[in-house]
Amino acid sequence: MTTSDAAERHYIPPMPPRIKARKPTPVTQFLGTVRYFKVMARNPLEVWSDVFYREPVANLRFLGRDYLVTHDPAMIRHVFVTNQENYRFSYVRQAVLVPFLRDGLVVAEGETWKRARKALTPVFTPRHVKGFGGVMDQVARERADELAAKAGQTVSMTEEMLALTLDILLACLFSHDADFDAALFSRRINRLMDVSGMPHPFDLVQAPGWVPRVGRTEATRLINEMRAQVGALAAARRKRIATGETVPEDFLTLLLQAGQKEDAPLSDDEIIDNLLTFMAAGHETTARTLTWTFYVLSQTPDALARVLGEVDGVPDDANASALADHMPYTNAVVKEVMRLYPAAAQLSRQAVDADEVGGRQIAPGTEIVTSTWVLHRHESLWDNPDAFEPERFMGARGETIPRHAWLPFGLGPRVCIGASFAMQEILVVMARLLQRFTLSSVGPAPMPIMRITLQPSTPVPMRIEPR
Ligand code: HEM
Repeated sequence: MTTSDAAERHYIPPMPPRIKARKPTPVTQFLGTVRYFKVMARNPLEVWSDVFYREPVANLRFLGRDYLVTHDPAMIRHVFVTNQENYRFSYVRQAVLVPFLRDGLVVAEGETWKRARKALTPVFTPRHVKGFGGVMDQVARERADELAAKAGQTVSMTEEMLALTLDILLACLFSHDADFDAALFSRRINRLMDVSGMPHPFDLVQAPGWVPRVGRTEATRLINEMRAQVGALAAARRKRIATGETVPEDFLTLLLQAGQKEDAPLSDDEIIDNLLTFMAAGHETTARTLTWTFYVLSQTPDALARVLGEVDGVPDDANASALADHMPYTNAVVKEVMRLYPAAAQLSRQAVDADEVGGRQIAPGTEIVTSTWVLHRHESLWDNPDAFEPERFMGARGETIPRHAWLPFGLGPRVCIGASFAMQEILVVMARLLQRFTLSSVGPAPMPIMRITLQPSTPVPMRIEPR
């Protein structure tokens, strides 16, 4: 190991302070309720006192409700996989999301979810994800051309990545269909994010449905307009298919065809619900991961040099789906960034009936909470947990990672359906931008803050120079 390797092994990316505590008790017990809510408003990551990073499990009773906080892989497996039929989404989460996503896959439960998951799984087969590689590549290259005009300037990585991942997703969903005003749709999405915080699967902790939201009326109007826009496009595409016209193999076409073989096609409403669900679940999560990745690389010159070595070696005509083969270290960098900054920082469920796990009784109604932020930094599961060490995901060392210790995409039957799509997209964007530009951070270190996703506290200003 060289000296600079050793120094880099100890790079600790920014993280908020941890309150010290002796027991994993609800923080209200030593912070007081008022201070607790202040901390929650500032940054919900800070309510995890240091003891949670050492203890595997804690039963908490808080504001009249029972919680089981678990960072024990066996227990997590029980709740999210083995006995998942006994666990549903919490009332609060559903109250927030259902008005927006209706019967979309992220919120659907029971038979509705089973049917939709079955119909949508073929949409994300390796063949289809690979098929989206060309579109991802084209949009990323176009964006690189636009960024070239900003050489020497400072850009907000947050804004750039949100715009780029939105463009990629829209291109994969609707293929720049002439019947679709993508610019209008983008404006609506951006406005929706401004007024409500984009409704999202992970809007769990600080957003009870009964809290009146700033801009809720406007948010509802925007959602209705977006639904109408997608609905009109779906109807036009259906007609084109019926007349035998050749149509692009994008998400819209795939959803219109989904379930047809089994004679269980999705209804028009389900198609709209799921297209909007893919936007809600796949846009910001991917953008945040990319932003953190570029920031962390800007702080770790040795890691960046290895990544550049790989991206420069990618053949120009390489298929996007093969990038992971050309870029094994870069792939490990992304996994390590997802460990340190999981875009979806919390998984939770609510027990339906009484259950028992690991000798603990779970009463009906108990909320099970797994903070992936804590899990991914748990002292019993990771060496040097707060340090950036992509090598931990490589070779023999990668094999030693305990099962269910790394869950950026969740687990079990409700594991992220877009995981391989997202990984492919991230590698394409990294390759196309890093082949052309040096990106240097010019602002203060961004702090991770848990909002809808785990986001940086600053716009992450970076200076962009041609290489
Ligand atoms: C880095 C990017 C992404 C991250 C970190 C991420 C994370 C997650 C996680 C943790 C879950 C499980 C939530 C739970 O069990 O409560 C999930 C579910 C889901 N994700 Fe992703 N996701 C990403 C990208 C995407 C993309 C690109 C799409 C679609 C194009 C997508 C669509 C979905 C859907 C539809 C579900 C619900 C699946 C179900 O319940 O059956 N995600 N995602």
